[in-house]
Amino acid sequence: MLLEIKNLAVEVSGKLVLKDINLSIDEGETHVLLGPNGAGKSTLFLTILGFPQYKVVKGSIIFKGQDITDLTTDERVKLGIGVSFQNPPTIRGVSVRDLLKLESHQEMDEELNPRMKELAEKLKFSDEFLDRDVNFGFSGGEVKRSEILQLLAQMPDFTMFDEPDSGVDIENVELLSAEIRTLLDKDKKHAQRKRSGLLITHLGYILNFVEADKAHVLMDGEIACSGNPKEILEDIRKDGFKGCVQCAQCGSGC
Ligand SMILES: Nc1ncnc2c1ncn2[C@@H]1O[C@H](COP(=O)(O)OP(=O)(O)OP(=O)(O)O)[C@@H](O)[C@H]1O
Repeated sequence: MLLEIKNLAVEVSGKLVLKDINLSIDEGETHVLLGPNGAGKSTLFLTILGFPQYKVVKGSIIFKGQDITDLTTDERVKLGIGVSFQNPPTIRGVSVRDLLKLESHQEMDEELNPRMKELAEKLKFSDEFLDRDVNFGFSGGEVKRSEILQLLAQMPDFTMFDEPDSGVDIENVELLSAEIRTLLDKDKKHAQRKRSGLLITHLGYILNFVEADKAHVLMDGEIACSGNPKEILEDIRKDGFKGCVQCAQCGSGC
């Protein structure tokens, strides 16, 4: 198992946001996290990434067989965990180009390597754009494309995507999806996939381009049900999230 979350409870600013999360993601698998606003989806991501304000009060996070619950964010990133944020911070004084060099382990005085140059062009970033401060004055679509470009520099073994399709036009969703597929080894045969991921989506539009193996519905800090992504989305479209509460209360037989 690549990632195992066991009985995880998390407090943020003294509030218990995640209550008892159990989740396992195998090598080569892509899972989806669904759930109403405020259920705790982003909190789960930031806890996996090890942000200090997300306090684990119970349970553990195991990655590649190692207990990472007490590791720093930096240590987790080095182990191969990456994230594309919903609203990433602006970094004044640091250009996209410099951040890409840092993430792809290049020296600052070197030219950006040809692979990254090619990827930047593919994601529609001009040479001048790469000299802009990270996320400063970027449009919504530019922020999302820049997040994916940075992940391509890192090529993490496990990547979390927080609503990669929100606020993105159809052409950009297609462009981003192609690179998300690369990050998740989607263009390889199932048995040959090594990279894994967890995607937050509200409307499920991205799943038309990036297929997922399993979906989980997070409700009020707990996973209410798990199963086939298309079926679960269809159920939510028909009955809303209340159907997931019933599913959690009496199992799939009700
Ligand atoms: N730093 C914080 N301080 C106080 N409360 C917080 C903090 N971060 C998250 N919360 C609370 O935790 C709950 C879960 O928030 P979270 O952002 O994880 O939900 P979400 O499922 O990602 O929601 P959405 O779908 O709206 O993005 C919310 O009630 C939120 O207000």
